[in-house]
Amino acid sequence: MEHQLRDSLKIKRSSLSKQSQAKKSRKIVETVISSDAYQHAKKIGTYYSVKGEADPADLIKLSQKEATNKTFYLPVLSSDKQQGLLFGELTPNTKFENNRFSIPEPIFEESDLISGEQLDFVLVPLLGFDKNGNRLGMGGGFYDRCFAFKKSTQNKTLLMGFAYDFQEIDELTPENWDVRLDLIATETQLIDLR
Ligand SMILES: Nc1nc2c(c(=O)[nH]1)N(C=O)[C@@H](CNc1ccc(C(=O)N[C@@H](CCC(=O)O)C(=O)O)cc1)CN2
Ligand SMILES: Nc1ncnc2c1ncn2[C@@H]1O[C@H](COP(=O)(O)OP(=O)(O)OP(=O)(O)O)[C@@H](O)[C@H]1O
Repeated sequence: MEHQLRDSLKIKRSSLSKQSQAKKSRKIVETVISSDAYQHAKKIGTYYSVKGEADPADLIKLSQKEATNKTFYLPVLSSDKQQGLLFGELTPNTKFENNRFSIPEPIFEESDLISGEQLDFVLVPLLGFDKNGNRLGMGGGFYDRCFAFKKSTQNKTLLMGFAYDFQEIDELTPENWDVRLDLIATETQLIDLR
């Protein structure tokens, strides 16, 4: 069931033209910028878009122009499976290397990476989402592991799904390890579940 849903969402996502991907992504970025959660955030996790994923890259361009005191971080697969992901700071000098899923990630010593808890705000890639903030991801459980602390502690890290409208699906049945999104940005809506 979930397997079929994942496959059909992957096909939809990757069959977008480059043009409509760029146009939609720009609108989603505008939604993100309009949110107070983003405005107040200093340390921001984002991701390197692949395979037709909605692309948050313009957010960095727009923010850097305004010389705001925001710092952006990209995910790096942790060598510790339980931890899932760590984050490395994005600077003009950052070098990249493809990880085992062929997603470019910044090259860092693991000791220079930070954990998800240290971020204020994170844009989360996804295949599908529902109105309750449940997320269908790539199936690696990376974000669930990295942000599992949100289930037990009061932490200010906010998770925002960055998604195309067509990725909204009927209610997903969450598993007990799933970490819910606090917010979702699409081309036409800002969903706030806090
Ligand atoms: N751009 C981006 N970066 C990201 C994620 C993401 O979804 N998008 N992740 C979100 O978690 C993490 C990587 N997770 C991933 C999990 C599975 C696959 C994947 O392609 N799986 C293959 C089959 C599995 C395999 O090769 O072992 C597939 O689905 O075909 C890719 C990324 C961290 N970085
Ligand atoms: N906190 C956790 N501790 C241990 N295992 C976990 C945890 N969270 C998720 N997992 C494991 O990860 C696997 C994948 O989970 P799931 O299908 O929810 O991933 P996903 O959210 O779609 O993936 P991703 O975050 O990588 O996009 C599950 O089989 C689950 O057992």
